[in-house]
Amino acid sequence: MLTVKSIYAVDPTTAKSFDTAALRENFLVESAFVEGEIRLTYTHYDRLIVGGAVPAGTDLVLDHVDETGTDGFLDRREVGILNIGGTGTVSAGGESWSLNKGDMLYLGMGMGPITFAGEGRFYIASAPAHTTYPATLIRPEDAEQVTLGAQETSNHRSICKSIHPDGVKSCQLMMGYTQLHGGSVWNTMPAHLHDRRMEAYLYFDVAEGQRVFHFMGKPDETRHLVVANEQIAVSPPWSIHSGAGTGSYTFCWVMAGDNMSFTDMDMVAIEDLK
Ligand SMILES: O=C(O)C(=O)C[C@H](O)C(=O)CO
Ligand SMILES: [Zn+2]
Repeated sequence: MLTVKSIYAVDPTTAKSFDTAALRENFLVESAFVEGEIRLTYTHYDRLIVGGAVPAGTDLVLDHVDETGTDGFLDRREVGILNIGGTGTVSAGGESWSLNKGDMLYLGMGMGPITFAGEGRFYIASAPAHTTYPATLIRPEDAEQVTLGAQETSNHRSICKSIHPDGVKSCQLMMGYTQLHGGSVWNTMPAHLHDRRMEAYLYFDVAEGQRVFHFMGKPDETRHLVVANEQIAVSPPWSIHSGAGTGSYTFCWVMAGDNMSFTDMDMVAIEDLK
């Protein structure tokens, strides 16, 4: 079963007036990982599509999606797939890859239908593409690691970059994940913006009963979303994106937009946040 929901771009002035329900409706994907289903959200921010595929022992095929206006999903798109569950298989273009938890797969434009199988919980992030880059499986040890923050400021974390210009190449997708070190709760603090690229954060490995407070909004007009395990916060280009967990968690970040420079960020000083 395939379901696709659309969310439209919201400007910062409108977002300022949103109550909790409207913030969640517009910026949080609450239910993407459901057994036996593919659930996608078509965001009108850089036309990034995010979602989940949970085959739970059956085969799930991602092919035609009305919202893209193409015969096949990958006709004019590329996709990054991160497995956040048990071992599963992804097949496309006559090839198959076995993905353990933490493995990521890049599939380029024109690969045809994608089949998900096994015990995986597959996070899907897709952006429009103009050419084909090779399909590549990226194990965590292949990704570029950057360690940031410190224990004293509760933001000690390792950023694992998987799909990016110096690693596995893509047309516009940049994707990886960030792991907090023991006792640290803050991601992306100090916060930043990049009006040139939108971003989405999938929070996972959040224990039952725990939550991540995800901060969004313009730096002087912040709001928060209370995020549970396997929910996706969609960050408009004008918004900060940063979170603090009540327990440990990991998150997968994905960006699309005008440039592919990870370090192109406008940093926001903590004392300027409101
Ligand atoms: O913890 C962090 O800092 C991040 O993971 C930052 C994200 O990768 C990001 O927002 C990149 O623009
Ligand atoms: Zn960012």
